[in-house]
Amino acid sequence: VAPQNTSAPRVPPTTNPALAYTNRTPAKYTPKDFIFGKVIGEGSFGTVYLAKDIHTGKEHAIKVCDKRHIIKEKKTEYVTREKEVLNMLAGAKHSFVRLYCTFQDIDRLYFVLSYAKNGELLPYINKVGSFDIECTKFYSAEILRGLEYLHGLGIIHRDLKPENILLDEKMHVLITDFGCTKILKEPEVPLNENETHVRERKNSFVGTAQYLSPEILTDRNASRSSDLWAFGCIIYQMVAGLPPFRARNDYMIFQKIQKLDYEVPDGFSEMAKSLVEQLLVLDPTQRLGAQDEHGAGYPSIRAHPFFEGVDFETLHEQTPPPIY
Ligand SMILES: Nc1ncnc2c1ncn2[C@@H]1O[C@H](COP(=O)(O)OP(=O)(O)OP(=O)(O)O)[C@@H](O)[C@H]1O
Ligand SMILES: O=C(O)[C@@H]1CCC(=O)N(CCc2ccc(Cl)cc2)[C@H]1c1ccccc1Cl
Repeated sequence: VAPQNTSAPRVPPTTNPALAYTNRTPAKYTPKDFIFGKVIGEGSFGTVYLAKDIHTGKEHAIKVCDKRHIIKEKKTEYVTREKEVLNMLAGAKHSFVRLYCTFQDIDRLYFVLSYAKNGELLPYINKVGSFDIECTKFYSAEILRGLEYLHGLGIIHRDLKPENILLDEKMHVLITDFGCTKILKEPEVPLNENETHVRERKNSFVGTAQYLSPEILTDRNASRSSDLWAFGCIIYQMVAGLPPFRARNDYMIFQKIQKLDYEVPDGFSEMAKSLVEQLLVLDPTQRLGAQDEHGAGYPSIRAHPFFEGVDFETLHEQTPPPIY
């Protein structure tokens, strides 16, 4: 008998299909309510499986995290933060991976998520080399919609990058990976004029080198504007095919970021260049959108000529432009 593969969850014997799709979903789910399929991804704390809910027949991505590993890496807070933020996003009608339910067994935590059938945005950028202007406008606009919603709730993503922009079966954006987020506790007393965010204790490094804003690198203080920097990096990457700050190692990338050392290649759309240059600004308060009133979206970014003709309110009902 094959040794019980401890890494995979105990998969129940295939249930009698006649009993499936009963549409009587249980009050509290357990692994037995799913038929686990292929592995669709490996994260730092767990494995993501494609799984089918035997009651509804619905496909889900189930992120299975190993408790021992989380404890060893001292990342319990990261996991509980991810769950907290995913619950806060339950009301969003668009732009985010949804959390349907969670459960646990003695060794693992399970997150039942919406299945982003078309995976990550990054391979699409790499496959075509760079997006045409219609694709860049559409996908930038969908990401902006997500940031407006997230920032409206006082949540900073802090690790926005193409790998964390997933795509559903209709190729619409589903932002994911909320373990690095920071939830702003809006201060009771108004901050003094040179403070734009609640001071946070110096916690460990978060985020991926290439998309980190200078203020996270220097004083470790993230604000909504830190996500606007990453947004600028992603727009640049959609047009140029590579992120703006590139080097052999993280330290050299950090140097380039802090010196704003990046080039705009020939042929880069002038409109996109203008928008990227207004987002990749060292002073977080001077980035386009940083002065917009919190909780009311980013009118100054929506108004940029780059987004000319984009109807932001109906994006999720539009058919995404083909990527070729
Ligand atoms: N809801 C989902 N639908 C489809 N694929 C997913 C989904 N969630 C995650 N994945 C895939 O599984 C991979 C691992 O996801 P996970 O969030 O666990 O790890 P990660 O975010 O890459 O790692 P880390 O937690 O260190 O950021 C992702 O790279 C992604 O491609
Ligand atoms: O936050 C919650 O909703 C519950 C509360 C009850 C509970 O025990 N957990 C698990 C807490 C936890 C977190 C990390 C490790 Cl390594 C072990 C247990 C939480 C939990 C359960 C299932 C999936 C994720 C989480 Cl955070």
